[in-house]
Amino acid sequence: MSEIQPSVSYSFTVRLAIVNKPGMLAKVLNVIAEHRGDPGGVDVVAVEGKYKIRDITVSARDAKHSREIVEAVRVIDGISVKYVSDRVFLLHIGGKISIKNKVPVDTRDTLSMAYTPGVARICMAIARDKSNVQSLTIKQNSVAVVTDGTAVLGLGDIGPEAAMPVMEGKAMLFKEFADIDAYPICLSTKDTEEIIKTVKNISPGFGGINLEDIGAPKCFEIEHRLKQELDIPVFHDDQHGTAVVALAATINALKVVGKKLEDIRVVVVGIGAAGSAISRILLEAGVKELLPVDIDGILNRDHTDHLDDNKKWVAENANQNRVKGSLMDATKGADLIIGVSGPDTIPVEAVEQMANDAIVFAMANPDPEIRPEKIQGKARIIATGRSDYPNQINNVLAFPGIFRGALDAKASDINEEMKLAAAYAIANCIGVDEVGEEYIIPSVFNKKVVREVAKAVKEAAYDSGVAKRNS
Ligand SMILES: NC(=O)c1ccc[n+]([C@@H]2O[C@H](COP(=O)([O-])OP(=O)(O)OC[C@H]3O[C@@H](n4cnc5c(N)ncnc54)[C@H](O)[C@@H]3O)[C@@H](O)[C@H]2O)c1
Ligand SMILES: O=C(O)C[C@H](O)C(=O)O
Ligand SMILES: [Mg+2]
Repeated sequence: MSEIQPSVSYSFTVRLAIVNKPGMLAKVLNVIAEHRGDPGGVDVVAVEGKYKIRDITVSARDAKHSREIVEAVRVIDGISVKYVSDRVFLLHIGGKISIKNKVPVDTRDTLSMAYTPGVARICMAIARDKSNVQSLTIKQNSVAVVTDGTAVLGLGDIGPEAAMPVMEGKAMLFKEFADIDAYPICLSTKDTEEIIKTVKNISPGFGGINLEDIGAPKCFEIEHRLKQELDIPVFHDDQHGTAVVALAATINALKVVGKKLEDIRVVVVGIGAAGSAISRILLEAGVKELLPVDIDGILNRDHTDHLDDNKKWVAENANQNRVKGSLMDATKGADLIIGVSGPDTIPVEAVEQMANDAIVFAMANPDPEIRPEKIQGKARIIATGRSDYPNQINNVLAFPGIFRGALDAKASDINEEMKLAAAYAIANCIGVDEVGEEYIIPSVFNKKVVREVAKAVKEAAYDSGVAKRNS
């Protein structure tokens, strides 16, 4: 079994004072290699007497592995470790985003126009006709990224403060990929009614609401109510962004293995926010045989008393043959397993008993249901939610383009038609002659993705009647 590879998400820069004689750097690099670290940049920072001061950047597997590598370097004769900096922490110091002015405020004239007294005329124009807020403020290009910190990635209920780095990250991605001004909004309440009320109260300044990492089942009620009660698009990313990208990846993976949506058996592991939306969209797209598996085994329509409404819907609409049992029972002969549960929930044996040309999407973040290294050669196509393995199935491929399209169409909703259009647009960013085992999903950096998704979503918004027509 191949070992887990070092990742840049556990990279550090170690500053070393190295005695200035031949062969010393090679010695350090050898020790790093012996300890399975992955060295990146090597820079000379200064020469101090008989020492060369060097910065060496190394990727490790995890925090413990980082410490092992540093300790192994520390004991080399002629070397002292000056300090070690964690590159991921360095990148986060002071946060990742900021607000930038569009107009310079450097003269009295601009001050009088952009602010008081000129601004008063703009306020009154909006007071007379509220719809002017669209064209005269940032609202038309703004999205609130709202969480209560209860289901942050696969880390669970870590609170609103600890959720900030993820929400800032989402805001950063909105800006980078779709030029949308998004704001991280972390609420210090877990109460459904309070969350709904707060989002409604802040909604005048936003063109859309992206709900993020709010725990199931309350995320369903919150989204449902806000969709009904607001006239701007409300979108729970962990449900629908994930579902859209999972469908796109499924479409292309099936092209590689030569199977059809209608003929495959899919097992979805983890029927929470992401898993239930993935199940819905796959059924809508034509999958016939889908076995939903949660913590207590396969969901079944004969036994739904203990389930929340959402799991109940999945139990009643998937699993046509009323299969009962465990994850191991479900995965026997399966063509595709999609994991959206948590770390290490899928054993290797489950993959070993799948059908030929098995496909596994282990999408839990940051640690997948099964490490790709463990199933190399056992599954034909493997994908995760992470950016440090091939085939990253992450909702970042969906939400920027979906909101770009919805905002451009001045849509009042993001509906099923728009989501399906987004999924096919993502899949079609890769030509049929280009798809392959390690290329079922376009790169986040493929500029075509946001453009094509936004275009498809905008058209679907017009076709389905939720866009505001200009004429
Ligand atoms: N790659 C992506 O784009 C993406 C997007 C959304 C969520 N995710 C990941 O998916 C995971 C779930 O997210 P969510 O928002 O749906 O969370 P959630 O809490 O709503 O759902 C998780 C579900 O998994 C179930 N579960 C837990 N352990 C299980 C096990 N051993 N076997 C079967 N089911 C089990 C839980 O009972 C729950 O129903 C997280 O790790 C998250 O990071 C990834
Ligand atoms: O944040 C991500 O990378 C994807 C997703 O929204 C998650 O919660 O895991
Ligand atoms: Mg999320």
